Amino acid sequence: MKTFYEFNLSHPVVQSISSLGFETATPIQEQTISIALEGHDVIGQAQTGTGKTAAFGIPIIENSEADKRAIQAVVLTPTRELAVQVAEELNKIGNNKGIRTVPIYGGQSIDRQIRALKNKPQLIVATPGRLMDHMRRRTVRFDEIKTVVLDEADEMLNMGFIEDIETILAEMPKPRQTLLFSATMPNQIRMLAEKFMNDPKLIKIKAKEMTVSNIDQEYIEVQEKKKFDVLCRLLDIQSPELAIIFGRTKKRVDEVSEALIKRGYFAGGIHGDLTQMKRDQVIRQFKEKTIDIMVATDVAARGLDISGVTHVYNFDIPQDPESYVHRIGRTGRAGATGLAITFVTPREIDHLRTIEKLTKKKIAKRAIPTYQELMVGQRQATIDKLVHTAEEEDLKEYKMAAEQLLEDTDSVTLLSAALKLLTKEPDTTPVKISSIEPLRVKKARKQNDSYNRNRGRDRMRRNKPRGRKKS
Ligand SMILES: Nc1ncnc2c1ncn2[C@@H]1O[C@H](COP(=O)(O)OP(=O)(O)OP(=O)(O)O)[C@@H](O)[C@H]1O
Ligand SMILES: [Mg+2]
Repeated sequence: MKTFYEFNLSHPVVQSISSLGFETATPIQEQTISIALEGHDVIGQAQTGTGKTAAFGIPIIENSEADKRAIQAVVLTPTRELAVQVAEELNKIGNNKGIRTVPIYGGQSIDRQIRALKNKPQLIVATPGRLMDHMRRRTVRFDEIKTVVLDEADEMLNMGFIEDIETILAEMPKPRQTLLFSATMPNQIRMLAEKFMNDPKLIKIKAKEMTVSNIDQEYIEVQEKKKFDVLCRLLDIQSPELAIIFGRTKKRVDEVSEALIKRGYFAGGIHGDLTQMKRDQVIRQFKEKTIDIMVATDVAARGLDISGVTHVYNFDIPQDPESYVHRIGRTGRAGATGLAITFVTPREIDHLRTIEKLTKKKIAKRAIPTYQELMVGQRQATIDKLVHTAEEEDLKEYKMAAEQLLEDTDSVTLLSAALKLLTKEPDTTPVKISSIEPLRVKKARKQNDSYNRNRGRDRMRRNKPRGRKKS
């Protein structure tokens, strides 16, 4: 493993990296950084959560000049949240060197962005639709651009951004460097690379499996109607620190998050039909742990890097196996451990097998937790709380009452009563979750048939079935 001192990076960049707490480079970083620094085009593929952002971020920052007040690299990302997150990380890496990054995305006031662009940042991170807007208004200039990065390239194609991306790439100066990253690499990407890249070096981090080994993967066979109660049971038994629950549709996400709130959980939903303000709010609350459950559609959580996500629950099995890889990859990041549990209705078992085939990893079957297991879990949670309170809290005001109680009743009986009162009975508040159809087995499709591939899939701000999307 290489430390960041071994790349011959300039001092301010090494310093920023070390204040981020990174010591050794991850495999994708180790291979990408030197090759990208030499100016080569790179196609980078590595598992989720293994540091692809810094893999392209470090070389573009190293290759940028702080005293040149012009955009020197553009990073394209599929969603607004990702644009914000990637810009934050680039700002951290570029901080000491004086390299500034501005995120450019739909849903935010364009005037504010125009002002930010007038300040001449060296880097921008943009969603394709909004960048096109700025190009039309001539509020962004590309003449000094040396590098273009496509992050989550496969998802941008899935979302129908292909024409935008081609337009943007065609506007970029030549020669330039193009870096393309994704955790999965469908054929369409190879076609894009062929058209727009210059002798790209393929850096594929060889892993036996597509998913990182620190994520435990399980599935539960459960009928559609029972999913929600099983979910609540799991949440009560496992009390995840931070959990993301994936639903198939926006409506589903709304219903599940509302139902969870009704039953007393701290949950929030995120999908592409919510306002940007609402989406930002839910992500902020989740990061601050004011809520510990985020319910999301596929695209809403693409690439999101939130530390401390311990559990991923697939309330609905994902439409395609690649989504599975991305969904469960929201946990087990940067070497942490995580648990991913997928609900599969009896008619969807074939889809699970397709996922196993792609990831080359067996997903273990778990039984629906019984009422007994639930109560054991609940009791244990109560005991933990009680012991914690006994150790940590000031109990002076209660001691007199306790001593009086002990005069008439023995301590074991009293404590048992306290445990009984404190143990949460399963909440059976009625909730409404509309049933959805099981996934149908898809007929074999052409590799590059991106339209069929994505029909019915949730997309951020997808307004028209085809063509340009706002972003
Ligand atoms: N060298 C490193 N040492 C320690 N932590 C790192 C290192 N590089 C990156 N990280 C951290 O690992 C986490 C995941 O990184 P990142 O979001 O770049 O992953 P990714 O490969 O882009 O994942 P995804 O495929 O889900 O988009 C981040 O929190 C990042 O700060
Ligand atoms: Mg990423």
